[in-house]
Amino acid sequence: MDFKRIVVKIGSSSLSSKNAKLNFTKIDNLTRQLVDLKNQGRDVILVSSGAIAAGMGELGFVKRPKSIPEQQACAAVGQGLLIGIYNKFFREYGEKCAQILLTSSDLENRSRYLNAFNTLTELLDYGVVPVINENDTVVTNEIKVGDNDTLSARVAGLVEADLLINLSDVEGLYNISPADNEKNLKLISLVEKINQDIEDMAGGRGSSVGTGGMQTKIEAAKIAVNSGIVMIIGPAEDKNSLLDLVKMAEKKEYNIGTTFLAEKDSLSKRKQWLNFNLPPSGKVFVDKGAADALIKRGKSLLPGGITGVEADFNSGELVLISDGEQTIGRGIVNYSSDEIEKIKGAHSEEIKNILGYFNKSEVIHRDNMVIGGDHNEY
Ligand SMILES: Nc1ncnc2c1ncn2[C@@H]1O[C@H](COP(=O)(O)OP(=O)(O)O)[C@@H](O)[C@H]1O
Ligand SMILES: N[C@@H](CCC(=O)OP(=O)(O)O)C(=O)O
Repeated sequence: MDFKRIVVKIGSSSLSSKNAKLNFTKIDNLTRQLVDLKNQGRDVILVSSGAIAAGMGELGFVKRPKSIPEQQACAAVGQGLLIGIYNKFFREYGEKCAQILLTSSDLENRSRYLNAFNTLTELLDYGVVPVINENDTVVTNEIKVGDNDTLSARVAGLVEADLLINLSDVEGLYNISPADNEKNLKLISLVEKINQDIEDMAGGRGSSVGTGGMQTKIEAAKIAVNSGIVMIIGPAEDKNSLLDLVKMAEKKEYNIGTTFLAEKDSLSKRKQWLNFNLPPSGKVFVDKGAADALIKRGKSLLPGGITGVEADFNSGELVLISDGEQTIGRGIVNYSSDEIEKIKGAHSEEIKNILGYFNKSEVIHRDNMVIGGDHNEY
């Protein structure tokens, strides 16, 4: 069996009807297939959207409300409803499920991240299916993961899954957004490397309840493949699509949905956490020699190669590393922005003289650094 631990993400549009009421047939169908996968001896974890959509139906909204408190009120009403229905269907198929609500800060904080891992693996050991959603009622826009596509990819890394399946209201990734030109749509079956061409194909959401559209699914795919996880975007609609997608991926036939192959030299789990879960608090600028040492020789960043800093940050925070023209990586600093301003350009042996104390020779140790990859600004 190639895929022992599978994270399945399902979008709001695939769980609700056009009037934002939950669609029980779809939820029943999903639950049945998850239990079948479990009965094949696999661990399954569900990341389910749909709280806001379900709450909209309950509170009488036809369109997604604009204000955050209204969306949060919908999520609070809808999440209870949603987990109640999952519970009912899982029990009908002889299984148990558990609700886990996560925020971005749960995943940023190293000890909470590891704690979430412990809880999830304990649940899996007990044969319980974790049903995860973002804790929408307590997060504001600034601190939200924001979409369950990227949340599911971060969760897949967290639980050390080998397959992530993203079920949506489309067949997979098309060459262009379906909103642009319905006639010339071509399904992309296999993506071996996510390049700019692939990113350019993705457009925004297609339904009134979805978040992020194909763009956030491509973001999720980047996280997954760089964490050594295969990701498939596939249709939720067909009765057995989830089972068929797993079978297809194990046969390596790639004739349904879009499969993104895992990178061979994926990041270690600690580097996944650092790269995909920690937001940057500032920037350090390095000279050409340091940039080469980091990129070509995998060295740590010493104060001698640093030319400046941007923004205020403390030691232990994540910063972007820039060569002045572009961001070349990111890492956790051993010194604050004020301290780096004082020691930049100096030899490591001079740190004690300059600061009056010594912490580490490296400003960023290579074990706490990821070179390349995606670099959101802070
Ligand atoms: N290149 C593309 N291929 C497929 N779908 C695309 C593409 N670009 C944009 N989309 C839109 O993305 C939507 C799926 O994302 P979204 O609405 O967020 O759904 P979900 O609720 O499943 O997350 C599709 O309905 C489609 O309209
Ligand atoms: N957490 C939100 C879902 C956010 C989201 O990403 O939605 P979707 O694009 O439908 O997967 C909710 O439960 O309504």
